[in-house]
Amino acid sequence: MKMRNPPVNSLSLEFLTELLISLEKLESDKAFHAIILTSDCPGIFSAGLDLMEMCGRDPTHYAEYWKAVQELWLRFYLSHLVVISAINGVNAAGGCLLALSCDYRVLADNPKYAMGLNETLLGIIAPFWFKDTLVNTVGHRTAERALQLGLLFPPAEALQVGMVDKVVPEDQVLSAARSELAQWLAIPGHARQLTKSLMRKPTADRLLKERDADIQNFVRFISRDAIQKALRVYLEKLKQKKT
Ligand SMILES: CCCCC/C=C\CCCC/C=C/C(=O)SCCNC(=O)CCNC(=O)[C@H](O)C(C)(C)COP(=O)(O)OP(=O)(O)OC[C@H]1O[C@@H](n2cnc3c(N)ncnc32)[C@H](O)[C@@H]1OP(=O)(O)O
Repeated sequence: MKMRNPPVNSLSLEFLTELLISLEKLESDKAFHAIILTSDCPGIFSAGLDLMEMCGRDPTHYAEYWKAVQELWLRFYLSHLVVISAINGVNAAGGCLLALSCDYRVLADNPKYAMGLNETLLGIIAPFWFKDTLVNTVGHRTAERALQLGLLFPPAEALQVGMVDKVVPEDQVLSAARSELAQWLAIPGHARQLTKSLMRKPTADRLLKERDADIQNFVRFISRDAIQKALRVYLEKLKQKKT
């Protein structure tokens, strides 16, 4: 699955919906057993959630958007398919969450390709299920520091803290993902799938039980004047970079 939403693969409502439909199609076709998730945007895996969806819109839109973000995470996190990410670019916040929801992560060795949950740098907060997904991957202490400081880890550090499983030269990222896949596909499917569910269901259940409350929290939080202002300032900084 090659993500293509130029220029930065931001996860707009439309793009989230496309990803969800593609995933559902693959999951319902018995011929498919695995996905390699990668990007078609040079140097960028994903810039995360689309800030334009969270800025200057009305509460109904925020609720619709957040429901789609929840849906995509639940679907990826609990997918019965083997999902491996071949991370071939910088990967921020919501994009990093997608990669963390995969079963295995290969990252291209380029110092520009940092990844992490950098929400605090924008003046916003990673929701509890983003946090839980990171804790499940790197452990509590590393996650606490990474989340508070909004750290984006370059490849060597991402590997060292366990945010990714392998770092390879840029031209080998897809072949490395394919080689890894062979090991996962050699395991009897039902045993692997049930084990994945055993490991992940408690984390997913937390959101499933509180989905509506989580949407309401998001809408309340993102609608605040101070948060809207912080997001506008951040977007402005991104644009000013060019001048
Ligand atoms: C108490 C209860 C709490 C409940 C929860 C509440 C809160 C909210 C949780 C929300 C969780 C949020 C998750 C997220 O994912 S937020 C997004 C975080 N993403 C980032 O910080 C990345 C921002 N982007 C960049 O750093 C760079 O763009 C880059 C990815 C490194 C690529 O750099 P470069 O190649 O130089 O491209 P440009 O910066 O020039 O960008 C090209 C155009 O794309 C626009 N852009 C970039 N990122 C985004 C984005 N995420 N959304 C929308 N648009 C984006 C950028 O402005 C440029 O636009 P222009 O061409 O019109 O100038």
